[in-house]
Amino acid sequence: MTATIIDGKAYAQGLRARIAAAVGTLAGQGVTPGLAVVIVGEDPASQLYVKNKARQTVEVGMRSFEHTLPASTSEAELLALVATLNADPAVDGILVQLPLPKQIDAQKVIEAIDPAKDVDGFHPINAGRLMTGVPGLVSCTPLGCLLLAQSVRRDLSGLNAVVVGRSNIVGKPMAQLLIAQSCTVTVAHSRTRDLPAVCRNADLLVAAVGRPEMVRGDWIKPGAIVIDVGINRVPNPAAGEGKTRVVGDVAYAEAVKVASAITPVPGGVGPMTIACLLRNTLEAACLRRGLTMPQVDFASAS
Ligand SMILES: Nc1nc2c(c(=O)[nH]1)N[C@@H](CN(C=O)c1ccc(C(=O)N[C@@H](CCC(=O)O)C(=O)O)cc1)CN2
Repeated sequence: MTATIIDGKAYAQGLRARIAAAVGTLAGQGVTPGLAVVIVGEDPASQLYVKNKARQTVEVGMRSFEHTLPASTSEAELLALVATLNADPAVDGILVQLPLPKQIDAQKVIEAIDPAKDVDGFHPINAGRLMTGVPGLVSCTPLGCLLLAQSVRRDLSGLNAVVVGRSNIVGKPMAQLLIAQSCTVTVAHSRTRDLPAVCRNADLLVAAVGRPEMVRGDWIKPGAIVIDVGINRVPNPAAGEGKTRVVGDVAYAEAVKVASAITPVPGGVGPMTIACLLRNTLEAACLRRGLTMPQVDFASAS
């Protein structure tokens, strides 16, 4: 078997086009959603993601507010900026790029963001809403993973889903989203006994461990849907000294021969993270103003 390659880049592009159309509808009502992105420090990967977020925000017709703070920024200074953004009526969504420098408690910052502007869906209020089935802002990466899985199989109900990774940002919300789709969900992690055997039980496998190519081809049930969240930079000596390449948490060349469908890295889940962020910003802009969210078709695969 050779798996269908789930093209996250194309899906995200289509989704952004539909978001842009919805933003156009809102503009007719005099509303332009605004997204504030805060970056602290000079991590090159974070700088790239923030640059892409700002560009794509403007491309869909929203306002982008970028705040670049030095790596020496104190927790109090960052919290003060968050308070200013909470109070700014032009800002509908606030995202503080992670990771943060070690002098700053990320959880404290997440909890300082107004839940109505928490377009990352990381605030405990939004996480709790997801857990209890109440509408709220949902973390972008898990939402993107769900949309990609549904692009190859609309109805996931009854599937055995295994999520490898238990982070607050991906693993836990992913599990909640899949429970809401009536999957039978197992959350596996570094202490899980016989992880390969657990993974082999998965009709739908989501790998979010942050370990390059940890999930091998023989861990995968023939015909499974595989969603790879990992973005790991590894040395690429073939391209020259000091060069790197990006690989996922799944050994792609092996897995593609066993799965029925798989997301590549790059070009799978990553682009969906930003598209879902824009979708959340649109939703936050509507909810804050008591407006009906313009219809955005999330099910179209492109
Ligand atoms: N506040 C947040 N911080 C971080 C999040 C997040 O959702 N909210 N997620 C990641 C980084 N991230 C978005 O912020 C992100 C990661 C990767 C991609 C992406 O498109 N990746 C490309 C590959 C890019 C590369 O070569 O490095 C792909 O997969 O095709 C987009 C967004 C951590 N921080």
